Amino acid sequence: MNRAPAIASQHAELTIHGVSKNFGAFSALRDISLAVKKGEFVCLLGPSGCGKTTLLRIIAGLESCDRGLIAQAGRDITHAAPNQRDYGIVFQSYALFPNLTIARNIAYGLKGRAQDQQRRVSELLDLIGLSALAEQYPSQISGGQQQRVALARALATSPNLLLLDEPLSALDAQVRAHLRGEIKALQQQLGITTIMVTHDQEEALTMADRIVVMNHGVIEQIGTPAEIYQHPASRFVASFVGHCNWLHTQAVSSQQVQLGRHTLATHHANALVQGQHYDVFIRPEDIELLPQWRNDPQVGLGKLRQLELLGSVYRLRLLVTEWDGIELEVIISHREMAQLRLAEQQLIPIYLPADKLRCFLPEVSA
Ligand SMILES: Nc1ncnc2c1ncn2[C@@H]1O[C@H](COP(=O)(O)OP(=O)(O)OP(=O)(O)O)[C@@H](O)[C@H]1O
Repeated sequence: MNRAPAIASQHAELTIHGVSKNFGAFSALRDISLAVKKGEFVCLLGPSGCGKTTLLRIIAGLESCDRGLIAQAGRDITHAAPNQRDYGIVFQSYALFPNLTIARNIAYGLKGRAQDQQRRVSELLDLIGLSALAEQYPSQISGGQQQRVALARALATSPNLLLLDEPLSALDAQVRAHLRGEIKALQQQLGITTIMVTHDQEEALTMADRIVVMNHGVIEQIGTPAEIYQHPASRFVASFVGHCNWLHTQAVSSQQVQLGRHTLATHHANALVQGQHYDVFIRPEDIELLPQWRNDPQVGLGKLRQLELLGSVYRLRLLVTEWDGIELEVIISHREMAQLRLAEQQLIPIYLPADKLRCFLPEVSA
């Protein structure tokens, strides 16, 4: 195999090219290719077992790949030992040494003069805002603080790559949300190339510059959070990232589908195949509730079945008999709620904007 062009062609901090991994007969990763730019924050997102941790471990040299190439800053590191690679790593469990103080934990990987080490540790303690806790032991500080210490330890040697393996998943929701912002701010401040594994779509959407959505050992889509959310490339991505409604339809023309008694215009990059079944997707916040009925093929009448306040927004469930008896989830703002004056069992006109209706072929069951 000619490896050189793959390395040279990317102006990337990290290049992954055609990586595959099997565990016995099980294929954990298949032909994974990805280029991560310098300073970029990339999230590997996917359900449990999709291979994201295996990929991170291969990047770290903690696992070998069966095929493919990994290069960092143009250097082929596919077969390099972990200590021959240039990265810091944070795991889900804080993995701090319980018998060492916070300062000693951070200093653990540092080499050189004691004075220089001390200076570096103070810098890092400052960076994570824990200078006052330098002489405490891990058991004396909170989970969120421990994870900040783990982060400082990973950054201690000033690596060019930061690997984060579900770093927030052991923390409770509030700490997690707070630390999310802190890690992102720190990453931007340092400009360090970062790859984070997560199964939490909200985490990926809020933190990543780009998200790599994985499923069954393959990459389903690579894109910015907005691209992934607004233009999912597959049915899996649409379902995994964010909430959605699925309408089971059949194409009646290159642009239109039949849903119950209605013919709906849809958005689709390629022409639909007449007679083919399509699953049409729409986000709950893209469905519009109208103050009054309008004669439009995109408008149906829904009966309000459930109304919930989710805090900043309301979630409604509406049954639309004329659209094949589908139950739709709709999200509206407080302002819309005040304008609509809704009551349970009320009939409400629902508008489905054509440009928000995206068509996917139904999943073929194995
Ligand atoms: N050392 C191993 N031996 C055998 N199978 C493995 C090994 N490591 C991982 N696997 C399998 O490979 C698949 C991918 O595992 P991996 O840990 O990468 O998934 P993941 O997406 O990170 O999921 P999770 O979030 O649950 O860790 C899983 O089915 C797992 O059981």
